[in-house]
Amino acid sequence: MSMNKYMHPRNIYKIPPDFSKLVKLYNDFATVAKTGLSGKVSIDFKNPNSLRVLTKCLLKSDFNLDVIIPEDKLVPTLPLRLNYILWLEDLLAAMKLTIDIKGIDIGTGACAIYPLLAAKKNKWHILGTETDKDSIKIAQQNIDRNQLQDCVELSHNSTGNIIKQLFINGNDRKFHFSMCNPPFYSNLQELCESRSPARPPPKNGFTGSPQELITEGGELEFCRKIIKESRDHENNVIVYTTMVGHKYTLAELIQDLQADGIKYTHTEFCQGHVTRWGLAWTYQNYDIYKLVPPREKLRKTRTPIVYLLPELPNAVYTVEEAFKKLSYIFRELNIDYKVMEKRGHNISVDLIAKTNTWSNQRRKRRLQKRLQDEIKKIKTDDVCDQNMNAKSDPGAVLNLFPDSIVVNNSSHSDNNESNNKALKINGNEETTHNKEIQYTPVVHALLKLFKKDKDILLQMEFYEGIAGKQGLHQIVQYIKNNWK
Ligand SMILES: C[S@@+](CC[C@H](N)C(=O)[O-])C[C@H]1O[C@@H](n2cnc3c(N)ncnc32)[C@H](O)[C@@H]1O
Repeated sequence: MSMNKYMHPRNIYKIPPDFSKLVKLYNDFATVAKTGLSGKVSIDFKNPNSLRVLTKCLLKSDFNLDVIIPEDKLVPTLPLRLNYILWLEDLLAAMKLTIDIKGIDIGTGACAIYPLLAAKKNKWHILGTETDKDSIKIAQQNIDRNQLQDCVELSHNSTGNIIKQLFINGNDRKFHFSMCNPPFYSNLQELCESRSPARPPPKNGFTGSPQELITEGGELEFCRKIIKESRDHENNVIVYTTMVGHKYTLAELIQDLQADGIKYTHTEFCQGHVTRWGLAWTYQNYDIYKLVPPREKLRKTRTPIVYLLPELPNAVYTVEEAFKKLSYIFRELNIDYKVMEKRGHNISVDLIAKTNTWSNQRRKRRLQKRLQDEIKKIKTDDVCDQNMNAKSDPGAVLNLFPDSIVVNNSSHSDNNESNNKALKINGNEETTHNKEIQYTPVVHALLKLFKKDKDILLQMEFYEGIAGKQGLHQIVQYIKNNWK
């Protein structure tokens, strides 16, 4: 489902760019664009070159920025970058910081996208830091060719720190904000497996080099390091911010800030089919949570369900054994799970249920038996071809017995409300994108398993999904019923 309707209200890309106009304006764009029979102009979003050309042309047409984006580097998606800048505008305005704004962009990249946009759009002064020498060279060229040297300064970071180096040797520079789009992944394997199999394949082609996207410990440790270093520089930056790519990271960082009593707020950056999150914190006297509150949607979902797992017969009472049992249950329920973090006896797991496989189990077993009996009967009666086809085609069996379920490795179906809703939601919005039906999560949640004194606790936090928090309660109930 496209998230464009949730984009920042001032984001110009809420209205999709006019590709036919770009074709007329830019030869480069014309070479990557295709015109369909209806006259609609489109590009192949899976092709990195098309994405690069699109970004360059939009930067030119919408911001009068002339930018080099090297082939081996990340192509910044403009709606997302703009969402971040607009949220910063909101934060600064709410804090009544409007004049001569100075900011830091941590990891500015070859394109120097944030400094360019911030300088051109708002005349902010930005210090961009970068560890990659090639990127910083090109970033400087981008600043120069747009005559933004007065607004943007670049600093090569060859230390193991993230911001500390900016304030050494008595350097007491002051900034209104810092921002960061951190490298997301902790290693190449994680990068390759970054998308849960439960999610649709990415709509856009993949761009970026491992240096840009990988950092030890992934984005969580990178952001934790920014927070840690920010403590030593409470007064150098009024509001620290970062973007994060995983909701799990946001939840963890919020817990860290809460534990340390640091004031914070957060937001969602919605665009296309991708959601990212923004986190801001301050040591100054601003109640930023009240000034720019988090999005309602996210706040509503934060109270977790907690269940004390009883001891299992014939198993030692450990977090590891409990997780083994839970994994078994999730496989049984066809729920996709991915371990996000393992620390000592704490395990955090991302869960995605694509279909409701846990409701009305007894009814399902009855129906399955009926279905098997019917199939047996069809076999013995040796009836017409149509029913024979039905045997080999689960879809056809479903049509014959609409109230029944077909159990095989990949397909579960029942007539519960959630699944009907999934079909309706997608059917209403994008009837031509039927493929998305199978991907709409019924429940997406974060599971935490940890030891408290002698007990093992299961904590489930609802993220999203058409079954709502009720769906998560049902999963917990299923776990309770099957914890034996
Ligand atoms: C995901 S890219 C973001 C690039 C750009 N800001 C954007 O949004 O398109 C992360 C960048 O951070 C840089 N980086 C990684 N560690 C860094 C550090 N400690 N200090 C400064 N930059 C760093 C990487 O080289 C990379 O260019």
